Amino acid sequence: MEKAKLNIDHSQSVIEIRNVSKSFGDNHVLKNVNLDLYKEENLVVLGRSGTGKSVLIKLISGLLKPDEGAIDVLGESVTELNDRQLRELRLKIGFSFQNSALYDSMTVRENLEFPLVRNKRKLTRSEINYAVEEVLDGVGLSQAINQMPSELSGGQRKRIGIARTLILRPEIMMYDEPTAGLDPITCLDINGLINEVQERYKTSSIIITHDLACAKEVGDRIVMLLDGKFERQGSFEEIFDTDDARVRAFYNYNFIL
Ligand SMILES: Nc1ncnc2c1ncn2[C@@H]1O[C@H](COP(=O)(O)OP(=O)(O)OP(=O)(O)O)[C@@H](O)[C@H]1O
Repeated sequence: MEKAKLNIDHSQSVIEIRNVSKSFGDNHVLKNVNLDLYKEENLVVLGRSGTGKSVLIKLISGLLKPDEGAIDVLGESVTELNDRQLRELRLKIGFSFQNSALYDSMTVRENLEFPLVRNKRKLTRSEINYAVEEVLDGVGLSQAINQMPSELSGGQRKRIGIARTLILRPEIMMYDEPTAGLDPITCLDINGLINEVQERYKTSSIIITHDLACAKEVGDRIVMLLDGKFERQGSFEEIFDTDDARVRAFYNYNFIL
């Protein structure tokens, strides 16, 4: 099901990428690209393996520097920040990565408290309790608070992983392959959650995926990274309404598998 149209304000960007190039030797991964993430938008970045999606995330979070161009995140020029400023900026970005596993020996509550206690040392016990309960409610798993990760399904663990990111109240969320390795029903569940998070927490999100069903269900806008450039952007229908063989191949590959 294609996502219902939201009124996204295209005059407010939380991420601005301007004329950015990044190469590794002769491997020109990003070639003079421009991209905006608008406030409260879910932006899907589609691309085959090795096209530079992870490089894009690393550039946005300041882990890599572009060879050329400028990257602004929440009004800050990432390339000009020192390490301390970068750490502060990264606290406003929630990263949901495939390998961001929960701590098996901790309960759900302890897993959620961990980032809070580490990053927001001045919170009182009741503030911590409130934050944990609020975010568990936000991901629909209030009842799991005292459970161990091993007692949860894959989809529930994914939800708790997202809650652990949300507990720091990020303004931007980055989901890297959120549905990878999940069965189709759990994929639907996680896609629903991504939309619920957008609505409840007013986050602006980049969702990196090659799962077209996910792109269709969560994307307010989709861009396709092809040969180092964002060649196509628009709604799901617009992206694939083309004779470009590279785009058609991507589409066919998804639906044949
Ligand atoms: N630190 C690095 N040094 C050299 N080459 C790199 C480095 N990081 C990425 N690359 C290269 O940049 C290209 C893009 O890599 P990237 O990891 O961004 O792909 P991706 O689109 O995220 O792929 P996947 O979907 O498989 O995760 C690849 O050719 C990769 O080998």
